[in-house]
Amino acid sequence: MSQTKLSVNINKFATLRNARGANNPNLIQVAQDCERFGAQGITIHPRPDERHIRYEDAYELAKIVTTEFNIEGNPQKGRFLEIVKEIKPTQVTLVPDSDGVLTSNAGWDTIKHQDYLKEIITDLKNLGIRVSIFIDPIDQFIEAAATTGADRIEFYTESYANNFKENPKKAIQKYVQCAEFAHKLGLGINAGHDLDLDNLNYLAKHLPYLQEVSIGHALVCDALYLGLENTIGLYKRALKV
Ligand SMILES: CC(=O)[C@@H](O)[C@H](O)COP(=O)(O)O
Ligand SMILES: NCC(=O)COP(=O)(O)O
Repeated sequence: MSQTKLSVNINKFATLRNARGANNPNLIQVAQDCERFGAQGITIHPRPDERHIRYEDAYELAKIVTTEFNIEGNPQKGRFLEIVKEIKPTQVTLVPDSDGVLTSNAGWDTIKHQDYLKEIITDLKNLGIRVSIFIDPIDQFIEAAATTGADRIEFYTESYANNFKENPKKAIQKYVQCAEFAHKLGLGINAGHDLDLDNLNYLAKHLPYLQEVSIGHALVCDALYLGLENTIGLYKRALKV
């Protein structure tokens, strides 16, 4: 199987930019440099409060991203659905974030929201957009994800990351079982949230059919010490299995 792709989530560069109200770091330059340094995709997660990525950023980035452009967010909130339908990025990742959350903290209940997801996913796929849905490793939600028409699922990997140090094999077990099940149902597999240089190589080695990881917070923190080019190289190396 081909190597898992690295999509760099640049939210936290926007956090730093917004802290002073000007345009440093310049998000366009950051995205272009991430791609030049080896990123195989750029991910953004515009939230309704625009705490980091602003809706305008999405339009400007769409003009320059040459790898894969992945826009994550809750289709029920803010201008998310409007902008992704206009931009038509490579991929949209649907995330069921509630207002005011510190960060994404749950996957979809694809049974409860089955009809809604089917409708949204059909519309987005009709626009030529690949659709992924953020999900926990729970069998019945994986099964229902397949009937929504989603192209891929994105495993919410906070639980893996939290349990990795204590017992890697146990931390990944449910994800492996769900990945096998999802593959049998014809779903592609992405993963993201709290992945870092400690836990990424083990995930890449043991999670079957993993096509893409989107990584932001830890990567940006590492880049503050190690430099962005070096850090992207280290994350790409961790994905070589
Ligand atoms: C869905 C997901 O895990 C990422 O989009 C993550 O939520 C990043 O969002 P923040 O950068 O706002 O934490
Ligand atoms: N989908 C996960 C993502 O884009 C980045 O999550 P994190 O690495 O910032 O936790």
